[in-house]
Amino acid sequence: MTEASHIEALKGLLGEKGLLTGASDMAAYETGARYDKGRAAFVARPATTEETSATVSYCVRNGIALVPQSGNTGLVSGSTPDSSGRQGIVSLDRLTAPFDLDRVNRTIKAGAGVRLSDLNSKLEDTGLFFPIDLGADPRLGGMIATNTGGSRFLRYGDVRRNTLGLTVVLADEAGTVLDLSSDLRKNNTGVDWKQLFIGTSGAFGIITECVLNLEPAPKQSATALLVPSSNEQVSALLVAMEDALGSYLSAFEGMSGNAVRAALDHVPSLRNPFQGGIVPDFVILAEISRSTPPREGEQPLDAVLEEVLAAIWEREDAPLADAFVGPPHEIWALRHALSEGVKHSGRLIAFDLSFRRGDIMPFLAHMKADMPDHFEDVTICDFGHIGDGGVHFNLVVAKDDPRLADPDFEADLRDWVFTVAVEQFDGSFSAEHAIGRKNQAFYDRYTPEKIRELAAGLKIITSPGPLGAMTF
Ligand SMILES: O=C(O)CC[C@@H](O)C(=O)O
Ligand SMILES: [Zn+2]
Repeated sequence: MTEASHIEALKGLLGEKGLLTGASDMAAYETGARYDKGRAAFVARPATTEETSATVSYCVRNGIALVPQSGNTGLVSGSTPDSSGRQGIVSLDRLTAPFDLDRVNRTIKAGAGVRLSDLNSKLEDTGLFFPIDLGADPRLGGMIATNTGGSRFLRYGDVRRNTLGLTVVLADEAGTVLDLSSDLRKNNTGVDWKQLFIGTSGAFGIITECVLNLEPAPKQSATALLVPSSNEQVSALLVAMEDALGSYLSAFEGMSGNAVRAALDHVPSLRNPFQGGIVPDFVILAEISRSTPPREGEQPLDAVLEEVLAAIWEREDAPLADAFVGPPHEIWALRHALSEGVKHSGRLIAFDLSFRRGDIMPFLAHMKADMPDHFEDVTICDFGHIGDGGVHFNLVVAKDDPRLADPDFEADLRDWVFTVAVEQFDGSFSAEHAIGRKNQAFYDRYTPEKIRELAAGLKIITSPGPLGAMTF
C-alpha cells in the first residue's frame, strides 16, 4: 500500500476532522514546548477509545510508528515526532468525554484529552479540585504518562498518587482496549496494571480515559516569600516550617535569584516584591492552606503564617533572614513565570533532577563552585520543588555563544551535570517530566541492565508496535 492509501484508510476510520495532513494544520503538533521541531506523517485525532483502538490497530498492522501526544506542554521531547516524517501523532485533544463526577466517592472519570484548567474550572462549584498545580496547562493523559508533580506535591503527592483507574489502548494488532478504570480507592486483587502506564511516557499504551482522585478545594490560604539566612539553612527552614505547621504547609518552592530576575524581565507586569527591588540570592515560596472556610474567632491564615515565621526568626540559630507575606496571586504569578522567563533569558539547557531533600542545597553549592572550572559563562537559573526534592537545574548561555555551534558542548555539559547529580549525589535524572528523546541516552546509561531487559519485555507483551518517543 502507498502512503496515500494509508491516509485514505485512516480518514475512513476517523473522518475528515479526525485526520490532519496539511503542513499548517500539523505545525502546532510538530513543535514541542521547548526544544524540538519534528515532522509528522499525519496527526490522528480520535474522539473515542474505539476510534483510538481502530487507529492504533491499523497502524500496527501496517508498521506505522505512532507518538501519542496530549497537551504537548512537555519539556523532554516526549510527545513530538522525530524529523523523519514517518511517525504519525495520535493526539488526545478530542478525547474530552466522559466527564462523570462521583461526589460521594470524590472521583471524576474524564477523557484523557481534558485540559487541567477545564477540569478544575468545571469542578469549581463542587468544592473539589484536582490538586496538581502546574504553570503549564496540560491535558490529563500527558500528565499521567509523565506522572507530573508540580508545586503542591508536598501536600497532595504526584499524579500517580491521585490516579485510581485508566482506560488504555495497547499498540498490538487488535488495538486491545484495557479497561483498568476502577474507581475503587482500595483494590488489592493482584498486579496493579495501571501503574505500567503512569510515568512511562506513552510507550506501553495510549491512555484514553482516567479516574482521578479529587480533594476538597482550599478555602483559605496564605503565601509568603522567605529569604533563608544562608543557602545551607534552607533544609533547617523546611524542617522548622513542617514542625510548626504539619500538613497545613502546602508548598515549599525554591527560586534562585537568577530565575526570579529572568521572570521579572520577561513579564513586565509582574511586581517585584522585594525591598528596594533587590532580588535575594535564593528565595522560598511557602504556602499554607485549609480546605475549611474561616470560622468565627479563628485566626486568619495570614496571621498564623506571620506568627510561625516570627517564632522561627526569633530563634538563636534562625534559618530565616527575611519574609514577605503578600497577595497569593502575585506571589504565585511570579513562581509560575519562572519557566518561561528562564527560557527567554538566553539559550536554555534544562534538567529536571531529584534528590533527597537535604541534598538539594549541597548539590547547588557544589555546581555553583565547580561550574566555572568546567564550563565558563554558564548561568545557573535553578528553581524547583524543595519540599519534594525536585530541582529544575536550568542552565543558560548567551544566544550568540559560539560554543552552541558545537554539538559536543551541550552533550558534554549534560554529561557532567548528570554524572554529578546521579553518580555523586545519588539523585535521579528525571523528577517529574519523564523520559522523552531528550533523556533517552541517560535512561540507557543509568537503568540497570536487568531492569531494562524487564521493561523491554513488558513493552513487547503490552504494545509490540512502535509507540512513543522513547524506547524501553
Ligand atoms: O521549566 C522548567 O524547567 C520546569 C517547569 C515546571 O515543572 C515548573 O516547576 O515550573
Ligand atoms: Zn516542576
